[in-house]
Amino acid sequence: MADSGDIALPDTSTPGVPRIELRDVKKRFGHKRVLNGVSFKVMPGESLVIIGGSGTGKSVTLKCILGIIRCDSGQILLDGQPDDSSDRRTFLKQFGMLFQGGALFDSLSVWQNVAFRLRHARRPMPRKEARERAIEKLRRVGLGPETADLYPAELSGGMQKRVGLARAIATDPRIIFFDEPTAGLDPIMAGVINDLIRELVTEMGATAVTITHDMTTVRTVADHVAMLHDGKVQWFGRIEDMDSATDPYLDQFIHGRATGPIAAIR
Ligand SMILES: Nc1ncnc2c1ncn2[C@@H]1O[C@H](COP(=O)(O)OP(=O)(O)OP(=O)(O)O)[C@@H](O)[C@H]1O
Repeated sequence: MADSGDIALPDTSTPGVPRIELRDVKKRFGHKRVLNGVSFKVMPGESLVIIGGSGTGKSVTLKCILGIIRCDSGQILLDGQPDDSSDRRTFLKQFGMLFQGGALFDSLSVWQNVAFRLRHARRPMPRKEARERAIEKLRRVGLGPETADLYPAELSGGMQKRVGLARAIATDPRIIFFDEPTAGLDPIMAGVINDLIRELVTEMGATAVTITHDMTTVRTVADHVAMLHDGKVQWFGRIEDMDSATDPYLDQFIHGRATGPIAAIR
């Protein structure tokens, strides 16, 4: 990875120090209080899945971690360091992201999408090498080299998602964010993508944070689960403890019940 200029930084994690830690993070928009003291930790190599109803602040939480939104109070620590320093840039260079809906560039071919960060680094990777890297990553997500020169419009939704995954792992990131990775996919393709995410995270030893409504994603991808409700982490625990947990909010959510402590708007 030394060839891809400023993308290629060594893993800065320290064993025993959370890669990501939120401490009492609060965020409001006008009068609307969205995060009201969110705290959790993600340890190196762990996969956290954040669940919660629509509008509970899952995306806002992710955007606060990424620095796209500034929280009003509380602390976000990256590798144990406050996120207000140049350390955030170092941290962010180690991350890859699968965006909701793929978010591919329509005017670029598949390989150019996958290699985008490699080609747009401060010291861009040479075109031939970047294309080879893209084809290798496409192969890893189950797409043959013949897809490299196609355009996103020529792909099915499931293939677009795979290309998005290949792009997310193109720089061999140490931290990966998945935003609603199965949204819009049929259940079989969703299962394929969930399995692929789990495999990639495990084989790369990456730290992962996933936002989803899809309980199959939760069960396939999570080591730990954080459920947001009313601006806070309502439940946090290991995936193997989720089904036996007694929290009524969690119980209602994971079983998709219309009745329970979470008010359903009809
Ligand atoms: N930039 C913004 N300005 C004003 N309000 C915002 C902004 N971003 C998010 N919100 C509000 O914050 C709340 C939480 O939004 P967020 O997108 O984090 O929810 P979510 O849990 O990801 O929901 P969903 O599952 O539906 O995607 C919503 O009420 C939303 O309208």
